[in-house]
Order: sequence, then structure tokens, then C-alpha cells
Amino acid sequence: NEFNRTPEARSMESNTLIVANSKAWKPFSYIDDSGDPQGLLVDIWKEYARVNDVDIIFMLTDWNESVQLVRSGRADVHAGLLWSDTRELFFDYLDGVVEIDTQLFFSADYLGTDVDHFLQSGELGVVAGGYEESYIRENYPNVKLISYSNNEVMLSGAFSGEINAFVADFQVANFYLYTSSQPSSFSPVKHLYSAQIRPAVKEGAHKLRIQLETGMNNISKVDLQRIQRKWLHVETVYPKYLFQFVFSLLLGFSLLYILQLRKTVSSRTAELRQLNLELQHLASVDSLTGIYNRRYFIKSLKEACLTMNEETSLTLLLFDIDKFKAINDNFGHVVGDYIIKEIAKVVAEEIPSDAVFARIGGEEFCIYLHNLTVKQANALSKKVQACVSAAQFEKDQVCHHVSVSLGSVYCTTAMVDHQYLINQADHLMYIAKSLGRDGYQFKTL
Ligand SMILES: Nc1nc2c(ncn2[C@@H]2O[C@H](COP(=O)(O)OP(=O)(O)OP(=O)(O)O)[C@@H](O)[C@H]2O)c(=O)[nH]1
Repeated sequence: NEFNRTPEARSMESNTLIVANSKAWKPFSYIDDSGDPQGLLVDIWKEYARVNDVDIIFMLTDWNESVQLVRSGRADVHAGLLWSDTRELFFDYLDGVVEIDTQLFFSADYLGTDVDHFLQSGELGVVAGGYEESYIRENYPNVKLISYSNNEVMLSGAFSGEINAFVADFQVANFYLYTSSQPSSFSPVKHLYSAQIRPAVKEGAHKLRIQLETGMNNISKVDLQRIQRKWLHVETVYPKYLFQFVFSLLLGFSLLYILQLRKTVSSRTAELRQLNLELQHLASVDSLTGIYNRRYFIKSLKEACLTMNEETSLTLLLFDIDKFKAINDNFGHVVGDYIIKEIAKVVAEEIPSDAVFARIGGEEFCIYLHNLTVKQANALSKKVQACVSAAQFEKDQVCHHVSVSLGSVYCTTAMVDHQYLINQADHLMYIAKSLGRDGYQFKTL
């Protein structure tokens, strides 16, 4: 039977190595949910088996038991543990395979407590038979220790509030903390020691130790580092997906922010465009009558004159209310304003939709339009002048009759000056006034 012979004889004869360690010392050695041995030390020994072509049986159990297995010869080698003078009495150690830092951890409730004072009288959790236990007993003899059979049991005790402080390897505690639902419930508050985890055989098993040492040297540095990285790097301390998760979250927020920003900018731009249109409209419209104002009319007529050529025609009508002063004087400015407004309405209904109609002075109006024949231009001038005379403007139960005098010019010349057209129409309008008012004068230029 494998276990009755000395470890050296057994391993050398059968080419099988029995490796012991803790079943709950994540990430160094533990048994996973499917009952398989896992961890950094397990991987190192699997690599040992591969490069040296030997079979390995893992015996993962409680910490004290794992030490006893090697001491009693039931296992050939302890996969890895810390050196101590008491252990030196019954173990022969190999070289270290990985370094660990051991720290004191406090719960969130204990943060702020004076650590040195706590180590004189406090109460903390520790794994029974672990190096941490003997270290604390030796260095802080007044601390009350609450022993746990392994790290997993200790950490679940810590999570359930049984203890507010414990001592554990930094990597081990982090592994349990960050894979739990309460990763920030405990924090490291004091570094106690750093030490090498070293495989060990039973005291006196020199040949086996040398054989294992040689075998260990066959593992390449690159493979050793790869195994260490696999268990002690980000993957161990933080969940694998943490980086991707945080990155995606940041990316998501940035995209949302940009989209929101673009939405705001485009809605503000639309608002501004609308406001701009309203402003343009206000700037070009006469507030009393709602038709164009002088500024817009002159600008528009100027542009229209520039587009003129021999094939086009432009007709400009200018009219002024007759004897308007008398209306204001007799009925007041409110009535005067009303009549100005009503005349604009009456005339607007008589002219083509493409005509540009404006109030260019107090009681003076102007219209221009393109591409009429002389006959049409003359007829339109007559119609506009007549429609005002025909209208009745009732205000405060008083019926008002007014007339206008109108001057109209018809032009087919290219590059005509807009001011010249206005002056000519104005002149004709004064002729109409001088001929007794309520009439129109038409002229082809
Ligand atoms: N109610 C009102 N009156 C205005 C406005 N703008 C000018 N007027 C008045 O219109 C009158 C124009 O008078 P005049 O230029 O002397 O000419 P008129 O009385 O119309 O006589 P003729 O043009 O010679 O037929 C003045 O009394 C101005 O005060 C306005 O916006 N509203």
C-alpha cells in the first residue's frame, strides 16, 4: 500500500507523488465546486508533474491535517508553506516558489481604531495551525485569538459579523473579499510580514528533497511566472470582467453624454434658427399694418433692379393718402392709424401675390412687381387707386371715405437705379395731387 512505505521509497519506486496542502487557501490551494484541486501551488505541482513525467495525487484538507500528513509520511510533500523554527524541526524545506504578504484586516466598523493599541488587547480571527497564528502568539501575546479551521470558514465568519479583525495573507484575503458580495467590508490596516511559500518534505527525507529540488528547477522561469500571474494578478484580486465592465460603463456614459449634448445642441440650434426667422420677420415688417416696412422694401427693390434685363419689366406704384392731416385733426390719430391699416388691407386684396407691398412712410405706400405688360401695369395702377376711393372705413360708428393719389412707373431697362424709380413715381404722385388728388399718373420709362 502506497502509504505504508517511506515517502522517498514510495515516490521513487512508484513515480507517484502525494502532495498535501490546505483545501481552503485560495488562491494558493483549494478544492473547487466540482471537487477538483485548484490554485497557484496546485498548478506549480501539476507543471512539476508534466516536466518531470511523474503522477501527482493531491490531498487537500484542513491546514493542521495537511501538516500532519507530511509529518506522518502519509503525503510526500507539502505543496507550500511558510518557514518557522518550530516547523523546521519536522520539515525540510525547498526553495520558495512565491512570496506572500500577511496583513491585519479590520472591518469597516473598526476603521479608525488605533492598530498598535488593538494588537495589545484586541480580539482577532486566525487560521488554526497556520504560520499567522504562531506569528501573532509570538509577537502579540496579549491578543485574543479566535481560531478557524481554514481561511474560507474564517472569512465567512468575518462576513457574518462574528469577528471584526483577522490576520491573513493579503492575496488570500483579497481573493475571498473580491469574490464576495461585500468586497469593501474589510480592509488591510497593517502589514505584518512578507515571506516565501516553500514546499517542504518530512524532516530527514534528503534524497526526496534533492530529487524535488532538481525537478523544480526543470520548471522554466517563464512557466513559473505565468502561473504566478494567473493567480496573483488582476484576475485573482478583481473579478475577470471588472476592467471590461468599468471600461464599458465609462464608454456608455461618455456616449450617452455626447448624444445628450448633440440633442441639446440641435434643439438649441433649431430654437435659435426659429428666433432668427422671427427677428428677421420683425425687422422687415411694419408693425401697424403687417405689410413690409421701408427698410425691407428698399433692399428688396434694389436687388430686383439688379436682376433686370431687356426681357423683364418692373412696375413701381407709389401712393399717399389725400388730405390725411384733416383726418388726424378731426378724428384723432387712433382713427388715422385705423384708416392706414384698413387701406393696407384693401390694397393687399387687389394686387397679385408676388407683388411686394410696403408702407414706406407715415401715410405713404409702395408696391413693385415684375413682368407685367404695360397694359397690365396701367390697369393695376388704376385699380389700386380706385379701390381705396371705393372703400368705406367705419370706426366708432362713423363712416370715413378717403382717397389716394398714385404715381406709377413702368420700366424695361436693364440696370435701372431703384432710387430713380422711386423719385419718378413720387414725382408722378405729386402731379396727381396737383391735378386735384384722387387720381393716378402712369408713365413708361
Ligand atoms: N395717424 C397717423 N398719422 C400719421 C402717421 N404718419 C404721418 N401721419 C400724419 O399724416 C399727415 C400727412 O399730412 P401732409 O403731409 O401735410 O399731407 P396731407 O394732409 O395728407 O395732404 P396731401 O398729402 O397734400 O394730400 C400729417 O398730419 C402726419 O402727422 C401715422 O402713422 N399715423
